[in-house]
Amino acid sequence: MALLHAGLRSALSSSGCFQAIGHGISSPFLDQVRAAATQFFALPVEEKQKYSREVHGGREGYGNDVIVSDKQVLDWSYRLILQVFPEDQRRLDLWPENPNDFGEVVHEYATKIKFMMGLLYKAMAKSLNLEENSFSDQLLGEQALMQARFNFYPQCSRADQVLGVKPHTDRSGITVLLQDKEVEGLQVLVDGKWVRVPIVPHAIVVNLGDQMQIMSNGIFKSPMHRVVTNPERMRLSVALFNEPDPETEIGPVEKLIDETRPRLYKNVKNYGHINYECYQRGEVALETVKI
Ligand SMILES: O=C(O)CCC(=O)C(=O)O
Ligand SMILES: [Fe+2]
Repeated sequence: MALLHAGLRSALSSSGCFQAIGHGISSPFLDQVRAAATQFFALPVEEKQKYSREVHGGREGYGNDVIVSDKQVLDWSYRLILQVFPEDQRRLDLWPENPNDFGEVVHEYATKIKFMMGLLYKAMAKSLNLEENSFSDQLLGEQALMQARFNFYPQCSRADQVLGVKPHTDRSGITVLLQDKEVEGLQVLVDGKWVRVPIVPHAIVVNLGDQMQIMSNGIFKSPMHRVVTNPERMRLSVALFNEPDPETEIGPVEKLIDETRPRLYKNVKNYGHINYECYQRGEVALETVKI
């Protein structure tokens, strides 16, 4: 266990991400999740438009990038965004009915991943010699949010010039990402260089988000990452983002603040909103909550 915690701490303080194996979720089930997403994106446009963000308003649903400025460079991707937890906040009118097991599969997958996130938060706390609930109490409480983002990247003839997703950090506590089984695309910035995240069979990518960087007082890193496009093949990924409910205040855990490591961040509520406002103004959200 000590070795595991040391490894976790070192991965999260350097690259901010790792690939989890031995997570207990079977490969056939992961394939079912990919298949549900693939089948949805393969539907005719008119069918997908029924779930369109533009038709229904708000940030959930199907569509491309939200356009916030004329200077914005758009991502080469289609997305379906759904709030999965808390369950009573689901906008079921936006949940695809086709394939007909879509809702069931997503519910089961998100439930399993939520459990895994709980274990991860505990292991992360222990790796820093903290009480095991130091992160999960705030990040994974009853009303914690879990958003699912299904990403579909069509093939792109100008792959050398066009990105599937622009460089960004996730606003979450942690993000769990199921990659395409055959087509790579995700890259993480490590020491100023873009490093590709390889496809590891059965593995799930765990990416630290800004809110864990804040809570760990900067010890853990929320990595800058991007997605490149592919000239020949489309790519699919399924990301689950966990964050606290907007009313819960988060901030650096007291035990991680001392003379050698002064408090780096203010306490904040609703970081998701701060992050979105910053994105619209072209600012880096984490910078604005620094002390
Ligand atoms: O498609 C991927 O591999 C990553 C997507 C991503 O970074 C995101 O949705 O925030
Ligand atoms: Fe991301």
